[in-house]
Amino acid sequence: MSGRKFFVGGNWKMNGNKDEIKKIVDGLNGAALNDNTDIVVSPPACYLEYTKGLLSPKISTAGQNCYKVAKGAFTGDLSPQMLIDVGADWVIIGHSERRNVFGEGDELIAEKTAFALESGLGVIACIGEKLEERESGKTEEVVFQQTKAIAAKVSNWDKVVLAYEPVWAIGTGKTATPQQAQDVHAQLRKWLKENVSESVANSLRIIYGGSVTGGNCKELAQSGDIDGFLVGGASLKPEFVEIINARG
Ligand SMILES: O=C(CO)COP(=O)(O)O
Repeated sequence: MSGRKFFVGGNWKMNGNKDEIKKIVDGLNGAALNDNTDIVVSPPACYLEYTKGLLSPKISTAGQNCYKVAKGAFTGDLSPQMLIDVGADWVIIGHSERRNVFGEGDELIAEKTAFALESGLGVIACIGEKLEERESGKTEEVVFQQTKAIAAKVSNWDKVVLAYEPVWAIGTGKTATPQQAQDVHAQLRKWLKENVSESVANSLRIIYGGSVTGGNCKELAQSGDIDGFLVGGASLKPEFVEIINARG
C-alpha cells in the first residue's frame, strides 16, 4: 500500500437544482461510506452553502473554480475567500472545460492554484492531454508542461491533489484503461521526484478522471499509483457510492 489516503471527488459541473441536490445528498448521507476515503462533492457555486447544509460532516465541498485575487472588479467571478465563507474546503482548478471552453492557460491556472492554497483551500489541480496529443505521442510532454507551470508557483503541496483527466475520456464513455492511467500517473510521480522532491512524489495524491463508473472503478483503483477519482456524470447517480468505496 502507498500510505496515501484514497480521495474521491464528485464534480457536478453545471448540473442540479435544489430538488435534485437534496436527493443526491440524501443518498450519500444514508450510504455506508468507506472511512478510509476523503470524499468531496463540488456543486455549482450558487448551491455550495445549500449542499453543505445538507451533507453529513464526513463529506467536504469544493468550488469548481475561483479567481486569483480576493476581491475586486471581476464581474462574474468569485474568490477563494468567498468559497471558504460558504463552507468549501477545496476548489477544482484547471479543469479541461475551464481550459478548453473558457480559454484558461497554464499560467493563469498556476496563479489561481497558488492563490487558492495561500487562502486556505485545498486544490484539486487538473491536467490532461487531448486525443490528438495522445495520438501523436505527446501525452507526457503535455502533462509534464501543465504540471511544471503549477510547480513553478506552488511551494507547499500538502493540500494539493493532482487530477489526471485525459480530455478524450471526459464525458465520452471512453475510460483510460487501468494500464494507460497507471502509466501516466507513474510518469508524473517520476517527474515530481526529479523536479520537485522525492517526498512530494511519494505523498501527493494523483487521482484519475474520465468516464469513471461503478463498473470500472474497482479495477482502476487497484493500480498502485491511482489514489482516487474525480468523477463527473456518475457522481450525480447512486453508483457514486460504489466509486467512493472502490478501494474496499
Ligand atoms: O470531468 C470529469 C470530472 O472532473 C469527468 O467527467 P465524466 O466522469 O463525466 O467523464
